[in-house]
Amino acid sequence: MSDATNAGQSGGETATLRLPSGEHEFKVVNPVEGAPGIELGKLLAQTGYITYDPGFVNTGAASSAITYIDGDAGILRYRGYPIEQLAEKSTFIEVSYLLIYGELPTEAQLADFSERIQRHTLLHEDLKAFFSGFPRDAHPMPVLSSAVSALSTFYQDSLNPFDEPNVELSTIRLLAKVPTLAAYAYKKSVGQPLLYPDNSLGLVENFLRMTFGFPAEPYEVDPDIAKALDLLFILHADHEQNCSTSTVRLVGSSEANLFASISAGINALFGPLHGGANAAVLEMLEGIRDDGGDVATFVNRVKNKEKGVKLMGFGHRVYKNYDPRAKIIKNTADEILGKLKGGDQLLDIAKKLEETALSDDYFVERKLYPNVDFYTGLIYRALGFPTKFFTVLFALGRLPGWIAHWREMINDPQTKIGRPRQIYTGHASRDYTPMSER
Ligand SMILES: CC(=O)SCCNC(=O)CCNC(=O)[C@H](O)C(C)(C)COP(=O)(O)OP(=O)(O)OC[C@H]1O[C@@H](n2cnc3c(N)ncnc32)[C@H](O)[C@@H]1OP(=O)(O)O
Ligand SMILES: O=C([O-])CC(=O)C(=O)O
Repeated sequence: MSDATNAGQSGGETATLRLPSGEHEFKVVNPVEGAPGIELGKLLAQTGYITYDPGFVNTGAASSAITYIDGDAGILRYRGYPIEQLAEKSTFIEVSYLLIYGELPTEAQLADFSERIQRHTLLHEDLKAFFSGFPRDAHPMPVLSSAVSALSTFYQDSLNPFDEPNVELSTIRLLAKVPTLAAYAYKKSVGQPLLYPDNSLGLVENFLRMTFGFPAEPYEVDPDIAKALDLLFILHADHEQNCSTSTVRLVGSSEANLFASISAGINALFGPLHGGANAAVLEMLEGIRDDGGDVATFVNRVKNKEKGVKLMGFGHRVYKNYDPRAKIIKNTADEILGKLKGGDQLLDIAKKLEETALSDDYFVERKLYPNVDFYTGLIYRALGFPTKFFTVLFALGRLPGWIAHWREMINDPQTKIGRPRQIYTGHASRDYTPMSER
């Protein structure tokens, strides 16, 4: 049994931890109200205690200055800037700069950053050949993670994580080439020819053209589509220690290079409990529509915990209030969908589902609200993307956050190789039994 007193007070007070081994004084340094703090974690480690925390619900694995979330109040800030202001006033490229370098860029810094990215959008021709090795119906997420992993075979100058100029170059290469790789994963899946990037275009416009355009044919970027996608990328750009970002940091903590770490992050994002939820939500909405649109019956199946039935796009490890990004997306969905194709039956089902859930004790008691994935699929679909591609779009948005975290991790003197402990539940020592006696 352990007990910590004064643990919630910030401001450098001391508190006492009572363990069977005795009383231990520690300094409370964590600014978050109610959290015992970094010093307590360190003290527990020193005293040899293993905290059993499956899913790392209460484990602070890093200290970070990138993104702040108050899950009870529904607050999200990148580098201190509220997500609502960034969504309204900024652009994805500017937010990428902010996350990676810590400050909003000046006009000259942004121009230089954009230009450096534009110069690196082309893929090595041999890397393009890589795409013909996959089956045509391959899911684009593993195609993307494999291609990103392959970048370290083309750029061997990226292998040393402490070589700062090359980390900077890898950063730019990733921001420039991942949209090209993503567009090619799409083109391959629909059996269409690959397009070279057009570097007179901005990052989002270039990606749209490489995805939906055809070689030697003019492609007019629809500004409404580009703006909608840019907004969604901003909203996905970072979310502190989520599963994929933690994966990037964990892989990077072994001093694996940036490309290898980001490739691992893409694989972590693939799962339906994380980034894959955006596709799962759309499949769920289509299922409800195809069954006659009966939202109440579906909600009952969720409440009865029918195997494999969850309200996808609902619930969050940190938000116990409305996800501020879902609020922004919901508020703009009508406008965006209206502009693109005039309403959507699935949007009506989604809104009805939300209304039903939020007035039901099951969801209220568990503080389950729509998360960022609940409304995004409807917009991606209206923009013309197939469901299988939705999580790739999430990866494009999350990329600057992953990079920012990897760089913060590699430069943090407190970083240690990620290596959790376990509570062993297997056999105690026993003697080997010869085959003839088994
Ligand atoms: C970008 C992102 O990654 S956002 C998340 C995207 N994922 C989804 O939308 C998938 C659906 N949601 C979920 O599976 C979960 O809410 C997660 C994975 C996001 C968070 O999981 P956790 O923090 O571990 O929550 P946990 O699973 O402990 O849920 C607490 C309770 O709410 C229930 N619950 C959580 N989410 C849901 C849901 N979407 N539908 C129905 N019940 C749910 C759980 O069954 C549990 O109930 P219980 O106390 O009766 O056992
Ligand atoms: O933070 C999380 O656990 C999930 C996530 O990535 C997000 O909500 O964007």
